[in-house]
Amino acid sequence: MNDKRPILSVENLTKVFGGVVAVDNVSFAVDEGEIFAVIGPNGAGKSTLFNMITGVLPSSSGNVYFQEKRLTRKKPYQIAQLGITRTFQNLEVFDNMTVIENVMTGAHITMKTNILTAGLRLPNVKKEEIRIMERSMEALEAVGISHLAYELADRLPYGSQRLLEIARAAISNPKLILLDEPMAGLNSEESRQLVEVILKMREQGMTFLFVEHDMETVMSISDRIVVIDNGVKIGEGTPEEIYQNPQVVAAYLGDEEEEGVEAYA
Ligand SMILES: Nc1ncnc2c1ncn2[C@@H]1O[C@H](COP(=O)(O)OP(=O)(O)OP(=O)(O)O)[C@@H](O)[C@H]1O
Repeated sequence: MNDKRPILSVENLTKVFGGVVAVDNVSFAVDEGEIFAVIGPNGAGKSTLFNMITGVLPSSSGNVYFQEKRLTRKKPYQIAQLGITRTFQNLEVFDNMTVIENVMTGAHITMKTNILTAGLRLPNVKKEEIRIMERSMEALEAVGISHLAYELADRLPYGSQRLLEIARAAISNPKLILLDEPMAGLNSEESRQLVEVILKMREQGMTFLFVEHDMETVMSISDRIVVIDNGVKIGEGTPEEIYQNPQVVAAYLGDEEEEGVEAYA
């Protein structure tokens, strides 16, 4: 039962901006195959934490380990090559490209060919392109939007563009996907579709770390949750444990009962 091992370990991670301690000595570990949520109010430090894990921001102190490799001071592309991809809070699709072309851009980190050989259009480049196109189509099938493959990306409804981002994140065969507020802006049908996709991908072995304000989703799909307030970790556990954690209840969940999930947003 307990043969899980951490795929990601965050150890005493700290980020100071001038006088502001945005992330203060935060530690937690995500097991392989988990759906792991990071929650907390606006300004709690969640995006800063994601940016340090993915190498977008250097940490002030502390370390991140991915499959026991230290990520500290690695560049974002090196971290991506190790098997971590992410989506962003705001949609980041290329409007003037088709859906499948968008997904194909996610494959570049694993491409065997380089720009020189690609420029010369050597035969193995063509083969590689075909392989990537096939994989992109499979990724679109996995998120349920392969029928939209040849549409321009900006013609897609918002929810489908989010699914496109997940397909693009998955195309490089990552071991861990970080999702920054994946449910933001989705209607209930789109949210349901996205939840199904995440659960299906997890069944196939993917690990997810996600930041989310939508507590209904967090509580229903997360294996474990970390709660951050003012840069400090104030709770960690299963959804049931989080509901029963007095510090977390005092900080947010008490309000939620009266005001609804908006208390988190
Ligand atoms: N580049 C920066 N320079 C200075 N301060 C920053 C910078 N980025 C973030 N901060 C500060 O760090 C703190 C944490 O911000 P962060 O964006 O990580 O919070 P968050 O939990 O992601 O919030 P939200 O839910 O609104 O996205 C805030 O006080 C913010 O103002």
